Amino acid sequence: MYSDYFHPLEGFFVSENDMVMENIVVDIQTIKRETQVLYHRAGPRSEVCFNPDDVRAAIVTCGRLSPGVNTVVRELVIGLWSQCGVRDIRGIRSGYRGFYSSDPVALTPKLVDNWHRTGGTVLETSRGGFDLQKIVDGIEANGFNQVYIIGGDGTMKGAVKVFEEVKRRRLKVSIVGIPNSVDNDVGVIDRSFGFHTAVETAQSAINAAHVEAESAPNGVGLVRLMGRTTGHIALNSTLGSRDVDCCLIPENPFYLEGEGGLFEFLEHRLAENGHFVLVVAEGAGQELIPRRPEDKDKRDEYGNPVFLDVGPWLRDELKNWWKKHHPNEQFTLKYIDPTYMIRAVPGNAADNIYCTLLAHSAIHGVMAGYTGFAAGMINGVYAYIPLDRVAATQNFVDVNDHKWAWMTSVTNQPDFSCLAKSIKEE
Ligand SMILES: Nc1ncnc2c1ncn2[C@@H]1O[C@H](COP(=O)(O)OP(=O)(O)OP(=O)(O)O)[C@@H](O)[C@H]1O
Ligand SMILES: O=P(O)(O)OC[C@H]1O[C@](O)(CO)[C@@H](O)[C@@H]1O
Repeated sequence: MYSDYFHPLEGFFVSENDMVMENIVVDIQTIKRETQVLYHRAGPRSEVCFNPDDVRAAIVTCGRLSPGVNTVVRELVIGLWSQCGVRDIRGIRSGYRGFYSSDPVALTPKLVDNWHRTGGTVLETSRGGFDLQKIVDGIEANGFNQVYIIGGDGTMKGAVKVFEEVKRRRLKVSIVGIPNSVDNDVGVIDRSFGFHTAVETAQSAINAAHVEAESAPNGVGLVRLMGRTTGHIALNSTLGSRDVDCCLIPENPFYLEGEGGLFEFLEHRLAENGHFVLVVAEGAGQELIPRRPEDKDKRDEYGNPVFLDVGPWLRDELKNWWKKHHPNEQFTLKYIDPTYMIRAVPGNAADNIYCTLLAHSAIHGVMAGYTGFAAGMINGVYAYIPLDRVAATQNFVDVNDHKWAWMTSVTNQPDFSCLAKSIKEE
């Protein structure tokens, strides 16, 4: 128990760790080693900081959804309450703007008991609304001294700014991030929670595509999966399924026509097997889809690039190509886009365990007096990582590593290397 101890936050980091935190700057590998050190150092110190009677904790969910968000909130509440004896825990509604636009909700173990069974976020989330001064004013006005922030890379960037502002105002408030992204695109950490659930849920879409494709002469099943900048869901879903003939992701540019292209491979596979299952991540092929010049650098209201829908485009390209080259042969293409069905589900067992451990890891770090860190797993170790390091990096699929090689050996798909070569030469 964290009882009978004085208030911890004399500084922002406890002195012996200041040095360690300051030294973590070089590269991800260094971070990986150093953060493990940090974690182990935090262990023995975790009984010396917050007095539970002094804690007023806030929990907020920002950015897009991910399976398991509610589990993290539930476990934060139950962990703080049952393990640490904290009784003042508040939920912030609708993301960052909730710090200044609505009253916090009192959270108790009884209230959150069933939350892990629900997809989405009970606390609600919204994008935008990041008004730094108003947010920190809200933290101050409510007397929060522990703030748990759950969200993706944008959320973590916001958390860094909140942390800096809290520090500037010399407030004794711990800021901790728990990164999530269904796409698994948050850098440094081994994986984001919700990702395994997404991969598992995608299996039913791939199975359906396979059944439909197998049940028709020259049948094609096309599944579009999430992943704007990274293809982790598509890659892992392909590996998990084994029924996929080709997987297209943003990190591996592809082309349609000519030798070594997608159409040639499709033709070959249909002749060989009579059916073809294609998985495409939504960020793949963006450079191939016709786009008006004025739309080229278009950004949404949050500054993200606007993506064109690769699914219907690819469906039409495949159909038109077949019609042109095989006018008298049957062809059936079924297109499946399970996007929100994959994201809007509760975490599966593996993710729920992960969410629980992340929440507890965050609590232990905060109760021990750490701040400005994210809780995440690195090389299988639960670590405390400086927030700005997590916010500054992205996790892409490495097409030179064994997982990609394994996938291409399972599917035997083209490596589109002519294109890769010509891009390199440019
Ligand atoms: N650079 C930034 N600085 C401060 N706040 C930011 C920044 N980027 C995003 N935010 C804020 O963080 C919140 C969530 O960000 P965003 O909408 O980009 O989602 P996310 O957390 O990246 O999740 P996902 O990757 O699933 O979309 C928004 O309220 C946004 O205002
Ligand atoms: O339609 P929304 O809510 O903007 O979310 C779509 C995006 O969210 C993500 O799933 C990330 O959470 C992306 O893969 C996808 O592009």
